Amino acid sequence: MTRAEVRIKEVITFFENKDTFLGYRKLMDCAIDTQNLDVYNDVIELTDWKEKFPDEEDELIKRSLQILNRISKIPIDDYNTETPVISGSNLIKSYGFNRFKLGPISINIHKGDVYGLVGENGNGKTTLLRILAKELKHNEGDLKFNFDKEFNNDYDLRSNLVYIPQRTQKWYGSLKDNLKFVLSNYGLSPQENETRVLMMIARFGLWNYKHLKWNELSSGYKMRFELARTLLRQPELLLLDEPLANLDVLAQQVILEDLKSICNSINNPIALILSSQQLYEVEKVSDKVIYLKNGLYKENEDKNTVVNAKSHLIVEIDCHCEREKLKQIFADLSLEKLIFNGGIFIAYFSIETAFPLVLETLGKHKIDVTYTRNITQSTRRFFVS
Ligand SMILES: Nc1ncnc2c1ncn2[C@@H]1O[C@H](COP(=O)(O)OP(=O)(O)OP(=O)(O)O)[C@@H](O)[C@H]1O
Repeated sequence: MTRAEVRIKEVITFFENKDTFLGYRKLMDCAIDTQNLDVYNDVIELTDWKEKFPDEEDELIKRSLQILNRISKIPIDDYNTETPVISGSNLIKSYGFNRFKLGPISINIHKGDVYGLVGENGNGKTTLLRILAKELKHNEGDLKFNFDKEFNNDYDLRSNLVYIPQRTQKWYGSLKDNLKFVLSNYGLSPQENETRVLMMIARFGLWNYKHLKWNELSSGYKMRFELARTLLRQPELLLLDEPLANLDVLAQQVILEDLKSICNSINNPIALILSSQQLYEVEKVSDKVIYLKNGLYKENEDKNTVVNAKSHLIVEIDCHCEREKLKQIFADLSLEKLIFNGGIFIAYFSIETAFPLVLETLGKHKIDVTYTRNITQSTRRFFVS
């Protein structure tokens, strides 16, 4: 089975389980991979219908499956992501004597992968993003780009690489007109411009907002607009500085899932680096997490790799309980340290202790737990003062 076939099968499963909201977004990703304007028009028409008849779920599923069937007949080439799109070696940036210094940092970024850039405030996330975006010159080290589309100068580079800063600029006119303007330099026919723009509007859930102006959109929708605008340019590398900052929890999850899915395109993958304070959300979708501490890359591991030399089981526990009581119930589980951090306990057990046993112990003693999480492999463990 090809990757495209696997993905279509997955989308069918979403519809079969009536997970229509997710299924429809994934259907649009399959459609975008075809780069076929007739398929785009089918999706656009269906999106318009779906917004007019939001309660007709069964009919929507039926029509979606028809489009999927059509998509399944279009061959999709698999892109080889082996060569990194950016390689940085021993990058150093200093803001002057006795000031903040970033690096040395060595990093390889591949298309199709999502990189979460995390760290406490002022540890160099924005500095690193700006260096990779060539917005800021590094003092030492080597930075190589390996894009499919040739670039001869920094202006050309801007079409391969897009950096969205924390604060985006105000724009004038309607959302849709602004998106059409982006494509106006690409020599497309007016019809193709319209189709590509509407497809992106549909993909980012902006259908009912397309005629609105900048000041009529919430921060979350402004971010969706920025992403739509960016992806119309089909960049090879996307650098996002705190894209989740103004989004509510649900919107954060949806945007992250969407970004991951879009970057994972089969024939047109994008490398994505995003900085964020939303640790868990970012870790969930990231293929790699880059944790910066005092300007240094603290860990260079795959998120599935065993980290922290596996010296402890580290558990975060939010509960209504005295520290002494917790120490007492965990005494048999080789508890080595119990820290109270920001209203939450962080318990360090010997690595032999199994997480389910911790859960079982909390349950057995009827501890009123609001929330608990095994953070042994999460960068969250570095954020304990
Ligand atoms: N232009 C500059 N001149 C001097 N120092 C700077 C400059 N820009 C950033 N810094 C310093 O570099 C350090 C890292 O800043 P940076 O913005 O990269 O961190 P960050 O991890 O993105 O922080 P935050 O999470 O607060 O956005 C900070 O101490 C900051 O004060």
